[in-house]
Amino acid sequence: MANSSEFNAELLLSHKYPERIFTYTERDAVIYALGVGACGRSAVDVDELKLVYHENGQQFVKVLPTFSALFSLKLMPTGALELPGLEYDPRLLLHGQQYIEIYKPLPSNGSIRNEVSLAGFHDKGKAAIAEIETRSYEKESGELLCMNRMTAFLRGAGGFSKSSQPFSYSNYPKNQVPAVKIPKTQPFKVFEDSTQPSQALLYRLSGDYNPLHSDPMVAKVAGFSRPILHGLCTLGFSVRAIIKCICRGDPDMVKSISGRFLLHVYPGETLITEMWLDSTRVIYQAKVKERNRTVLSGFVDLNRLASSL
Ligand SMILES: CCC/C=C/C(=O)SCCNC(=O)CCNC(=O)[C@H](O)C(C)(C)COP(=O)([O-])OP(=O)([O-])OC[C@H]1O[C@@H](n2cnc3c(N)ncnc32)[C@H](O)[C@@H]1OP(=O)([O-])[O-]
Repeated sequence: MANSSEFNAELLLSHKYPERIFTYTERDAVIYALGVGACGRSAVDVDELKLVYHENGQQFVKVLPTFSALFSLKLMPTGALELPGLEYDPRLLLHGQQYIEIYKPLPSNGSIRNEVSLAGFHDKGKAAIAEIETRSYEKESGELLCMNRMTAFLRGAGGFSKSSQPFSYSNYPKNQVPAVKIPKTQPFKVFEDSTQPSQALLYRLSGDYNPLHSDPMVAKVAGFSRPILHGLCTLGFSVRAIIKCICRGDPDMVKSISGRFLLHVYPGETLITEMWLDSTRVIYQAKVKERNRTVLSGFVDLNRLASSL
């Protein structure tokens, strides 16, 4: 547990993160789609072939909205997060939540300018929570494409507050917080998908090389029996399931995405995504079939509903 003398709030809150440029090609978008399981059940999947191939002569591949979470990857090249003013062990860092807003369909290639800032920081006693926001602009047009807010759960780094009131800072609206109430009714749709034992090894080629997902020794130090799946890979599987089952395969229908990682997933496990429709909001949760445990829950807001629903 961190102690209060090791924490410097002023240093942390005044820290300026440098702008980051993220450049990608269609090949990156396709490798990402394969990494989150696109066409994993069928290589001619009518809803997903467009994500990995120029189907029917289409000019560009379609890009999944969760691909935008990669734009800020350079922020943590080895899995550590720059948090001046706080001492913490990066090996104990877990991805806690992800919130995404999409303002324009993602292009199949491009150069993206990313403005990064600290959106929140909280003392939870046994852990600290850091929320990092990335606003991503198309470099050429200057247009705002999307916003990602990533929550890192820093195990063992809490308990640093100087007053009896736990330190808590955030600068965004409360309705963007991903805690959702899962309905008691039967889900509207359910989608089952297998991750492969090699899933994290494939997903990491999208640029997240944190050894927690590939190195057995690093995974052990972090408290796991073997390397675990990237949280964003699990989120990618669930959002892809929602696009398939509710958006009839059209990724451009997604307006915003929210997810909280509740438990780790081991590559090779089966993910069952359950979905409930509430107007244009899809509430979802993902379970690991083998352990019957919920690993992710959240919501996806859509621009509209598919006419055939
Ligand atoms: C980051 C980039 C690097 C990527 C790495 C990965 O992909 S790693 C792979 C992907 N990631 C994973 O595999 C991680 C999977 N998730 C887990 O293992 C666990 O959920 C946990 C260890 C994150 C927290 O469990 P726990 O039993 O220690 O927590 P608790 O229930 O006792 O609550 C304590 C406080 O924290 C709050 N809070 C709770 N959960 C979250 C959350 N997710 N998020 C945010 N906040 C959360 C909760 O509201 C409460 O605050 P309150 O209400 O008192 O003010």
